[in-house]
Formats: sequence, structure tokens, C-alpha cells
Amino acid sequence: MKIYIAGHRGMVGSAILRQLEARRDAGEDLDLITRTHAELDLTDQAAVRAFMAAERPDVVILAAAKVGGIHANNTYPAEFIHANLMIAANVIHAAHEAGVERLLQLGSSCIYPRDAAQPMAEDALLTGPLEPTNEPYAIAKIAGIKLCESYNRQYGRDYRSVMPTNLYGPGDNFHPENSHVLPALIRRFHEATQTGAERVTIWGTGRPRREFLHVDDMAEASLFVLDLDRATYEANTEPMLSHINVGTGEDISILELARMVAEVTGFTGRIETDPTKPDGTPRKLMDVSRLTAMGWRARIGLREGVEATYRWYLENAARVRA
Ligand SMILES: NC(=O)C1=CN([C@@H]2O[C@H](COP(=O)(O)OP(=O)(O)OC[C@H]3O[C@@H](n4cnc5c(N)ncnc54)[C@H](OP(=O)(O)O)[C@@H]3O)[C@@H](O)[C@H]2O)C=CC1
Ligand SMILES: C[C@H]1O[C@H](OP(=O)(O)OP(=O)(O)OC[C@H]2O[C@@H](n3cnc4c(=O)[nH]c(N)nc43)[C@H](O)[C@@H]2O)[C@@H](O)[C@@H](O)C1=O
Repeated sequence: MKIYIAGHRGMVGSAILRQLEARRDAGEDLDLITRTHAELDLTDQAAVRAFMAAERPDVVILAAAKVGGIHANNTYPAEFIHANLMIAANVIHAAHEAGVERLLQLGSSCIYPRDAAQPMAEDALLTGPLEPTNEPYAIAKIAGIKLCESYNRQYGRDYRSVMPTNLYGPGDNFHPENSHVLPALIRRFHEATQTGAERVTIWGTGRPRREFLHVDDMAEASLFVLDLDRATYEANTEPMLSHINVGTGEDISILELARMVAEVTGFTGRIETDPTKPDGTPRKLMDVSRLTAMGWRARIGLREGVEATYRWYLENAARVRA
């Protein structure tokens, strides 16, 4: 089985690669194909086409994307929509042209309407307006789902989509502005303990609620969905809604999260909020009943995951992306 993992140096792609390498080392017949961004720019249609035609993988896992937190999405909307549309269109179309039977792509919980009923079920897609801070990225992710559905409908392909909630873990981006909230807070609280700062400020009101999934759980869920036989996958999705939510089914407010990160990093000062910064979506909690019914559930609790990620950060601070 020849598997191409796009985005294998990213947080999710590297976690998926670790699990596939472990399977290969345990005796599974896996030929794992990777290319760095420098070796293959997935926004380059001709290059992607040539690569796919030459390699002809059996399976493609699409974990490459332009990714960032609320500030990055809000500041660089053109790059977020352009890069992600191009990556999805190029990879999915070239895979089809090269005869790839099965593909798994990663979307995001931001595909759902800003004010979707909570928890958000798969059929909430396209039922209302999106959150403005990440609408361009969300539109590209929705296009990815529709690309897969269209190749399945017209050509009988087996292209699947998983929609992760907010992710975190080893290999995350700890940039002070462009990262997601959890790595940003780990870094800010850690630095406050180092400098002896009396207060740490978090963005927004602290009231939004988010659901956080450890990337090792996400990698396991991705391979679980990829491994399902086609009849099982199709029986648990709908012809026009071929995506599956992945999450823990539990959420937490950003202020509660900040208090947890403060405890884990040993920060004992004050936590202040900055309401001049955007809150984004008020609440994002996935309905994970489809995946649970199929037999998968998250294993890594949030506190345990934050502690492990903080240990990773301390051991790898020199190579965090900042
Ligand atoms: N992190 C999160 O909280 C969430 C992530 N997701 C989704 O999961 C997937 C993986 O995200 P994550 O691992 O966090 O992101 P990362 O930024 O950690 O990894 C993305 C990877 O894609 C590569 N990449 C980006 N652009 C290109 C390109 N033009 N050509 C080739 N490679 C490229 C990056 O390489 P380089 O760094 O060299 O550019 C990087 O290795 C994405 O689809 C994302 O939308 C969904 C929900 C939440
Ligand atoms: C995964 C998901 O990620 C993004 O959406 P988001 O969930 O809003 O992501 P976020 O992690 O950046 O923020 C979550 C909440 O946390 C608050 N917050 C506090 N303090 C910091 C802080 O220091 N940094 C950040 N980034 N946020 C902070 C922040 O104001 C917000 O209320 C999109 O890219 C979207 O497209 C997407 O897919």
C-alpha cells in the first residue's frame, strides 16, 4: 500500500506519519511517500499533477494547508482562501487523474455557521452565515468537502473528509500572534513565569467556548476513518454530506483554559482579558455521535494533553515555529 501524506512536517501530518511508521515497523506493508513544501508546492498545479502521475499512490492523506489562529485568519484572508483552495483543488483533482481510489482530507470545525446549534452536527453545513474572522479559510475548507463529494458522485471515487475541532500538541505553532489559542497561551504563560510578570493578558473577553483535541487522538481518528470499509463509511455519512466530525464532545471557556495553562506552567499572577481583540465564534462544540457510533472516541484528556504539550514545548523550545 503506497500512501502519500501531504503536510507530513505539520502538526497533524507528522502525528499521522508517526502512527503509520509504527504500523510499518510492526510489519504492515506500507510505502510512505512524503515531500516537503520546498520540494513540492501544492499550490503549483503542474507540479502536483506531475508528482501524482509519477508516484501513483494508492491512498492520499491531505493534511497540508495554510493554517493559523484567529489573528492570522483575520489579517491574511487572501492567502488563507487562495492557498487552501489551490491545495485542495490541485491535490484532489490530480489524485483523481492519477487513479487514486481513496483519499482523506482534513477540514475544520469553522465550516459550520457562526451561530449553528450546539453541538454542531454534520448536517449544519451551509445552513447559515459563517464567522467573519475566518470565512475565507472556511469557504476553502467547504470547497474541499464539495470537491470530494463531486468526484465521488461523478466518478465513483472514495474521497473522505474529517472535520477536526481545535487541535493542539507536539509540533504545534507557538508564534505569539499567528498561532491558535492553546500554544499561544502556553508560550505567554511560560514566558511570564520566566520574567516574573505579575499579569498575563488573553485576547477577547475570555467567554468564547472551544473544544480541544490532542493531535495524537486526531491522527488516530484520521486513520480510523481512512481504514473503514467503504460500505461502513457510506452508511455513516450521507451522499451529499460526506464529512465526519472529530472531537471530544466537551468544551471549555477561554478563561477556564487560561487558568488551566497558568496552573500547568506555574504562573500565579493575574489573568486579564483584552476585549479589543476579537472573540470569534461564541461557541464551537462538535456533535461527534457519528464517529462514536462507529467505535472511535478521544482518549487524551485536556489537562493531561496540556501537561504533555507543555513538556514538549520545554524540551523543544528552540525549534518551535516562531
Ligand atoms: N491546528 C488546528 O487547530 C486545526 C487544524 N485543522 C486542519 O488540519 C490540517 C493540518 O493542520 P496543522 O497540522 O495544524 O497545520 P500545520 O501548519 O502544522 O501544517 C501544515 C503543513 O502543510 C504544509 N503546507 C502548507 N502550504 C503548503 C504548500 N503550498 N505546499 C506544500 N505544503 C504546504 C506546511 O508546510 P510549511 O510549514 O513548510 O508551509 C505544513 O507542513 C489542515 O488542513 C488544517 O486546516 C483543522 C482544525 C484545527
Ligand atoms: C481551529 C480554528 O482556529 C481559528 O479559530 P478560533 O477557534 O477562533 O481560534 P483561536 O485558537 O485563534 O482562538 C480561540 C479563542 O481564543 C481567544 N484567544 C485568547 N488569547 C489568545 C491568543 O493569545 N491567541 C489566540 N490565537 N487566540 C486567543 C481568541 O480571541 C478566540 O476567542 C481559525 O483559524 C479557524 O479557521 C479554525 O479552524
